[in-house]
Amino acid sequence: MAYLNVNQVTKYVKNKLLLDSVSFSIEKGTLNGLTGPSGSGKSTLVKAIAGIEHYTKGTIDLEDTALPNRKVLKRIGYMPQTFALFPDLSADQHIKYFAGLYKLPRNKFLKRTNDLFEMVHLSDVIHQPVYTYSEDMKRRLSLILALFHTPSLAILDNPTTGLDISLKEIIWKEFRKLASIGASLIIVTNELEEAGYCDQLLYLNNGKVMIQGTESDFIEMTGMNSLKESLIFLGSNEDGNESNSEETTYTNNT
Ligand SMILES: Nc1ncnc2c1ncn2[C@@H]1O[C@H](COP(=O)(O)OP(=O)(O)OP(=O)(O)O)[C@@H](O)[C@H]1O
Repeated sequence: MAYLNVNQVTKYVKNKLLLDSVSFSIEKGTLNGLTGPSGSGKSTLVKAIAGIEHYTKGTIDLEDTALPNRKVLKRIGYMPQTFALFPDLSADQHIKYFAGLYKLPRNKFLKRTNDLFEMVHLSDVIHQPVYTYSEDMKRRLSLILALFHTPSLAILDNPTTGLDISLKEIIWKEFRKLASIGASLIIVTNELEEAGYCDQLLYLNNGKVMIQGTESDFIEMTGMNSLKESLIFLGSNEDGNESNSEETTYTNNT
C-alpha cells in the first residue's frame, strides 16, 4: 500500500469545480512534484491534503489513517503559498509556538532547528520580529516551520519561489536528504529545473490530473524529447489548443 492515497477527491465552491476526481498515490521516501498552469488547482489540492481546506467528495489516506486527522498532524509539515506568520513573533518564537501545537518537546528539535536556520541564512535574525523580515526571509522561515520536526509527509507550496539559485540547490539537497530517511514530499513548483529533480510529477489542469509519472512517462505521453519540452508543450497547449504566451507558466532557471 502506498504511503499517501488520494482517491477521487473533488471540490466544488458554489457551482465551480476546483478539483475534479483527483486520484494519485505517493510512496515513502520520494520527492513528488505538483505542477500545472496557474489556477489549475495545485494549492487547493495541497490544502485539502494538509487538512486546511474541506473537499466535497473523495478520500485521502495517510497509510491507514483517513485525513484530516488531528492525531497525525505532527507527522505532516505544511508550507502554504501565502505565509501564515505572526508579525510580532520572532522566528524562534514561531518554532516554540508550532512545537507546542504539535505537542513536541522543543529541545528535541533545537539542533535541527538551528541547523536549518543556518542552512537558509536566518541564524542572525531569529530573535527579530517577523515584521522586520523581507518577503524572501518570510518564505525561508515558512519553509523551516514545515520541516523542523522532520515530518514524514512534507507538503510545500512553492517553497523556493524567488530564492537565489545557490540557496535553491541547498534546499533541494535537504529535500533529498529527508526523502532518503523515509519522508515523502509533495512540492508545488512551476520551475522546469526543479520538476526534473522529482521522482514523480503530477500535472494538473483545470482541477484534473492530466499526467502522473516519471520523467520518461512525461516524455512518452507527450512525444517530446525531454521533460522540459514536455512541460513547455503541456503549458502552451492546454486542451490541445495553442494558448497565448501570457499563459505559459514555467520558469526556466537553467
Ligand atoms: N475559496 C475559493 N472560492 C472560489 N474559487 C476559488 C477558491 N480557492 C481557489 N479558487 C479558484 O480555484 C482555482 C484554482 O486555484 P489554486 O490557487 O488552487 O490554483 P493554483 O494552481 O495553485 O494557481 P497558482 O499556480 O497561480 O498558485 C482558481 O481559479 C481560483 O481562483
